[in-house]
Amino acid sequence: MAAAGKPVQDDPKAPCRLYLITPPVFETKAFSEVLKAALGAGDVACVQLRLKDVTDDHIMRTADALMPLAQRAGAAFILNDRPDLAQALGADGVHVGQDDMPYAEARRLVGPDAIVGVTCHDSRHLAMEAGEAGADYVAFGAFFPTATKDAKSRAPLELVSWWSEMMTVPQVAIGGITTANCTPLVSAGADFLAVSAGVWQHAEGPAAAVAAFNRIFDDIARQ
Ligand SMILES: Cc1ncc(COP(=O)(O)OP(=O)(O)O)c(N)n1
Ligand SMILES: Cc1nc(C(=O)O)sc1CCOP(=O)(O)O
Ligand SMILES: [Mg+2]
Repeated sequence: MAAAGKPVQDDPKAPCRLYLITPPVFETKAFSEVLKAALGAGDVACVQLRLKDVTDDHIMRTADALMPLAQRAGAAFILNDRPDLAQALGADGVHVGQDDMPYAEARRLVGPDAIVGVTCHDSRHLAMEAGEAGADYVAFGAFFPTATKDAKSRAPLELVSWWSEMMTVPQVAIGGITTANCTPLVSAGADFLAVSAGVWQHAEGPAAAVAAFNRIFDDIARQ
């Protein structure tokens, strides 16, 4: 996904890329250093700020701190849930779930140039609907058990290979993804892996995780 632009993953041979999701709770100053180190360790396509049950002011202040770090590293800065705040911040895009708002409403709020991604759980139908409406990517999950979210669905690996063969809209795989379990998703054609705990809680630290994900992507792209 290009920073400040649309996803550029329409080359079917393009390697999979990493999409970072911020931890559920963090202290901004300390996390800024962790994020900087992670972004310096290898390619990252996107950073999604995902904060729940906090004030708009907290989201705005946190985004002000993190967005320049992401963008300086060439990663698109995506805000979760809130197209209105994404627009106000000048973020590169927004991610909306099925219970947040319809794609068309999110698009209306952020304008034609921003990235809009849509959660599609394990549903081909939701994904085709989002893709036809103009979503820049569709997200499938959860592929593995996760403690980060009470995920509503479990998505099968075949969904990734089917979407990759049939559709051109980029797909993001999410949910419990780690360096240890990601290889089948990458081989099946996922365009992006969205990862939270698998990076921030990696045994060797977030920078090592980013480097390891990128080694896996490169190895599979070379096959
Ligand atoms: C890349 C990506 N995929 C899926 C989600 C989940 O969105 P949603 O279903 O709205 O759930 P919350 O994340 O808002 O709890 C996501 N955030 N990002
Ligand atoms: C935010 C989110 N959405 C999911 C979905 O299935 O739609 S799973 C998930 C959690 C992602 O964090 P982790 O990498 O720690 O599992
Ligand atoms: Mg949401």
